[in-house]
Amino acid sequence: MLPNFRRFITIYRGYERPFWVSQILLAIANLFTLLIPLMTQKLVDEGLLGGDKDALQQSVLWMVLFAFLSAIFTIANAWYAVQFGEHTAHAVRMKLYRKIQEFSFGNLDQFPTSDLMVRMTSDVNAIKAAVQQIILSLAQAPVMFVGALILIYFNSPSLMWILLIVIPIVIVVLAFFVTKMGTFFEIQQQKLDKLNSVLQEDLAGVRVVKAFVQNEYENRRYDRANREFRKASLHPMQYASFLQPTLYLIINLAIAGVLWFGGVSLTQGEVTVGEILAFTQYLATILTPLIILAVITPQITAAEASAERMFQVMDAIPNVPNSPHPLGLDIATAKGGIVFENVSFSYPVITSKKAEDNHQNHSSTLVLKNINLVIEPGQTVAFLGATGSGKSTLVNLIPRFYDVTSGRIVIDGVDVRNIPLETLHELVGIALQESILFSGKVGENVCYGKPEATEDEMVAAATAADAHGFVSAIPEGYDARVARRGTNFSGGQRQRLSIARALTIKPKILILDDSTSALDMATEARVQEAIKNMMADTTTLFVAQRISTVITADNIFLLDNGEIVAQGNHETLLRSNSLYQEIYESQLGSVPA
Ligand SMILES: Nc1ncnc2c1ncn2[C@@H]1O[C@H](COP(=O)(O)OP(=O)(O)OP(=O)(O)O)[C@@H](O)[C@H]1O
Repeated sequence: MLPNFRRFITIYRGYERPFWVSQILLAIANLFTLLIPLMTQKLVDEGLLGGDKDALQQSVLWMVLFAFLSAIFTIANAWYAVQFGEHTAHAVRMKLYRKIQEFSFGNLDQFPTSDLMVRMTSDVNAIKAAVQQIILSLAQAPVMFVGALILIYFNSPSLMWILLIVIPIVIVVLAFFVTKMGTFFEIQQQKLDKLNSVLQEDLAGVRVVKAFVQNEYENRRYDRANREFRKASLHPMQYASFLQPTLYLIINLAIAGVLWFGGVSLTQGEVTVGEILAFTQYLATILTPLIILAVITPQITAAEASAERMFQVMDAIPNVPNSPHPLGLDIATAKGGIVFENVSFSYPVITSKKAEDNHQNHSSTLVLKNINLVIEPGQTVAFLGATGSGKSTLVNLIPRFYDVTSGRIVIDGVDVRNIPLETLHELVGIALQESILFSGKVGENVCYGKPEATEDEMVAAATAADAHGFVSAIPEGYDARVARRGTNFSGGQRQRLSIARALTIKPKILILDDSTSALDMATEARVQEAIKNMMADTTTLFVAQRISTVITADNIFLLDNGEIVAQGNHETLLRSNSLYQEIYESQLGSVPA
């Protein structure tokens, strides 16, 4: 039962000691609570009815003492509950975050950003709340229940039969409500996820929404999700609003029953007034933990669902695992030669239930088909082709953002799957198609891959990427602040800073994935020339749609629909390939004779 729940409660390392201490504190607090009705009995029978002043005083003093002790131990337990909850939430967040950092691009396709955000926030909160509740009340139910039964058995045995009627009724009522509410809470959690997903997506794309004047559409979309969440939240709360009054009605009826039958027994001298009063208190004592259990059970059910979603992330197997038998490739002596041998690739297709069960398989649509190519060390090559032809996919296979579906990619004679991932990522520097910067300083962004880079190295990289000029023009220079996602820089500036970031690590293989598309042709030519001068030994791969980007490359691979349909330098292709001529004409006018 509740397998995920049992797993997450152990996530907080060193949980055992605080867990047991908290439950012992709770048990002690409850034992003191149980002793109070005993004093009530003594107070009434010996003090009030028997006229024993000492008994009266003593029982009142004991009652006050027990009440204080119970409060102190309950507070200590609550302190542990808060600690336990927060430590668990912290540990869960850290584990999830670390796991996400290990994710390959394939894993990230599987769990979209909004999905991960919801799992890291609302699911973690559901788990935290449940953990706190458990610490606050786990030991309470058995201690109160068993303790009160024992005390009743010894003090008011003649009234015990009333319990045998009341307890089954209460259990049936509770079971009905708990089953109903558990289901409703699960639905509520799912609707909350949906609401958060809509919100996250809207906020991330708020500029597009404004640009396309789709505020009304987005309002309606959010309103729909919001309504569904409201409806889903109303159900369990409506049931909950019935639960407590129903239980209190049963308790009050039971107390009336106790007073009635107790009164009859009293007249026959079978019980005392104190016993009757103590019994009514025990009745409430036995039923209170059951009510608490009823309240926390749906919470635990919700937390179980959240924990399952959390473990789907934690248990996700990296799509590109490190080789168990890595082969040494010395970065210092690596040359950067790349060979593709019969490489085919299709993106993993994620089934509709993908995020739920982490199941995925490969589609039959090949994005790359039987690619064979050789890139010599130190060469500058370019991949040219229409949008969607597979250029980015092809270069993404080199640093193993995805693994090939068949065939192999070899760097300096070693299959990339046998190179430790860390070494591979030191070997290959990439400026991605989407230039994302982090909030912080410009310099921190340029040195992101090599924080220990000297100022000279940083400036050299920025100069080669043609970024030094505009960075120096800012009064704060490399200390200037970068807003989140680099929104305070232009698209071209962001691209140049991303290129500088890739250059700083001085990779043996440099991949620029459409990274100069926002630059004018003169700047692009300058950047290419500077990179060539700075990184003469580096194998450089350009992905491009513009002929101007590839003109100076040693070799150009022309891609069409996932296949390499031609290769050669600019002059050769312009002379011999009709597709290249077509692209040339569409961009630069008629082909020179
Ligand atoms: N993460 C992904 N999951 C599934 N399919 C993808 C993914 N990324 C790309 N594709 C598909 O793979 C094909 C090739 O895409 P790719 O991005 O490699 O093309 P490209 O030539 O680089 O295009 P562009 O010049 O527009 O960037 C396209 O049909 C695209 O829809």
